[in-house]
Amino acid sequence: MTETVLEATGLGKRYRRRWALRDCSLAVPAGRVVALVGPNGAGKTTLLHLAAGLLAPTAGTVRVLGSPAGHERGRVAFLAQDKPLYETFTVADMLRFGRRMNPVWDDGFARARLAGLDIPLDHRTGRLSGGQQAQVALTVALAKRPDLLLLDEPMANLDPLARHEVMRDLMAVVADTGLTVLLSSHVVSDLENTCDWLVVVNRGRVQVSGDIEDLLGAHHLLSGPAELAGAVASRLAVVEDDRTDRQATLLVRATDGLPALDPRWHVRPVALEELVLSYLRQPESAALPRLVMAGAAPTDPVPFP
Ligand SMILES: Nc1ncnc2c1ncn2[C@@H]1O[C@H](COP(=O)(O)OP(=O)(O)OP(=O)(O)O)[C@@H](O)[C@H]1O
Repeated sequence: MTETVLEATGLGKRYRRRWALRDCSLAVPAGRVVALVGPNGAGKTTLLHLAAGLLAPTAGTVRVLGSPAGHERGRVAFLAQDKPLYETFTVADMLRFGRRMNPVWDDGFARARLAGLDIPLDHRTGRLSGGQQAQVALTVALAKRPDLLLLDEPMANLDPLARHEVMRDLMAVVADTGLTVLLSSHVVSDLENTCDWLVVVNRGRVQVSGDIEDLLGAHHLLSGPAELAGAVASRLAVVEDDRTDRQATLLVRATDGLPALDPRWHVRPVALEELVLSYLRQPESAALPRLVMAGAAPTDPVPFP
């Protein structure tokens, strides 16, 4: 049985008259590493805060580990965008603080991890490099031994090498423990080889949610004569249609496999970044599996075709 770790149904959050997140329905299975991507102001942080139980929904529900967010039976660790380190604390102080604040705390793990990263315990966190600060904050979050780890742009301000190291270390922990990770980022290429589930948020709406391999398998880029485009659009879901007078480039979604097409079409697979960018450029397009929540009717205004 696949346990659902995070389940949102019609979830929305409004600040005054403006919706930061609206009509969000998704379900993330356990053990996944979820890439939460979207442009600035899309609603990523809002979704993470709702999942962490730090914000109350204006509409709908969000359940985490089987209970309403904030009341879950398992453990959730949330690492905020501005790293929650006290700059005057030494690294050792941060560990002591973590031990005192958390009913479950794996001090041996934290110390071993920091030693492996050559991060001295007696240094003030404010004096560490951005990469080291990110690693300390991640260590504190992981030492809580969470079932779900929520990371809001953990790699912001890190150089490419440090980003790679943080992701590699995170993946090692995931492989060891099987925890579920939901991490937001602007940099899709950082997530390409590490995440296996994609959630795209755009203008407060969830546009895409699904297994990355399935999504890449279901999408294709077709290029060919513009006069053939209409026939394709009548048979397949066209996510993006980029046309000149003579040439058309279509990103199509064919969940049940690509049907036989006119041989003048050139077909190639799509890369993750291309897929994300296409959806972001086309806010009206969506790829959301039909969600069937426990005890509820199927809810999804925009199912897979
Ligand atoms: N406390 C708040 N009060 C009013 N509006 C807010 C508040 N927090 C967020 N918003 C608004 O909600 C929308 C979504 O913001 P959110 O921070 O969730 O986006 P984001 O995708 O995390 O953006 P970024 O990538 O820039 O961090 C934005 O329009 C933002 O201005």
